[in-house]
Amino acid sequence: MKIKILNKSKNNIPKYQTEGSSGMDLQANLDEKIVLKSLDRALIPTGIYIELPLGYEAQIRARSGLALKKGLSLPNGIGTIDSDYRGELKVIVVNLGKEDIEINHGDRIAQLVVIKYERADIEVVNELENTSRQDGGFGHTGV
Ligand SMILES: O=c1ccn([C@H]2C[C@H](O)[C@@H](COP(=O)(O)OP(=O)(O)OP(=O)(O)O)O2)c(=O)[nH]1
Ligand SMILES: [Mg+2]
Repeated sequence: MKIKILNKSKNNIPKYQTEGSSGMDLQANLDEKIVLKSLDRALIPTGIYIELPLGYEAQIRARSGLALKKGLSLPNGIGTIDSDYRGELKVIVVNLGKEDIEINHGDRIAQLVVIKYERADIEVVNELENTSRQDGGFGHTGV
C-alpha cells in the first residue's frame, strides 16, 4: 500500500502496535485540540493519504479502549475507504459518553484494517433458492 503523509509533525505513519495486530493506529492531525461534548460529532483529519491496490479496501474501526473508557465511537460504524479514494483519511467520531472527550494532535483515535473484498455480479431473478432458515432472523433461533 502506498502512503502519502501530509501532517504537522511527520511522525504519524500508521503503525501496527504488535506483531499480530490486524489494525494500524491512525493519529489525529490537528492544529489545536478538539473538545467533544457528550453526543458531539467531529471529522478528524489524519494527514494520511493512501493508494490501495484494486481489490482491497481499508476499514476505519474504533479502538476498544477509547470506546470502553471514554465512549469514543464511530457514528458510521466502520468507515469504508475505497481503493480509488485519494483524499485524506478522516475519522468521523462521536462522543457517546457523558463526559467531554479531548482529542489532541497525535492521539491514536482509530485503527485502519486493510482487507481484500469481493464484488458481486448481480443477477435479477424471480425466486431465490429455499433454505432451512428462509426468512428467519433477528433472534428466531433464540437468544
Ligand atoms: O470514515 C470514513 C469514511 C469514508 N472516508 C472517505 C473514503 C471513502 O472512499 C470516501 C467515501 O466514503 P463512503 O462511500 O462511505 O461515503 P459516501 O457517503 O457514500 O460518499 P461517496 O458518495 O463519496 O462515496 O470517503 C473517510 O475518509 N473516512
Ligand atoms: Mg460511497
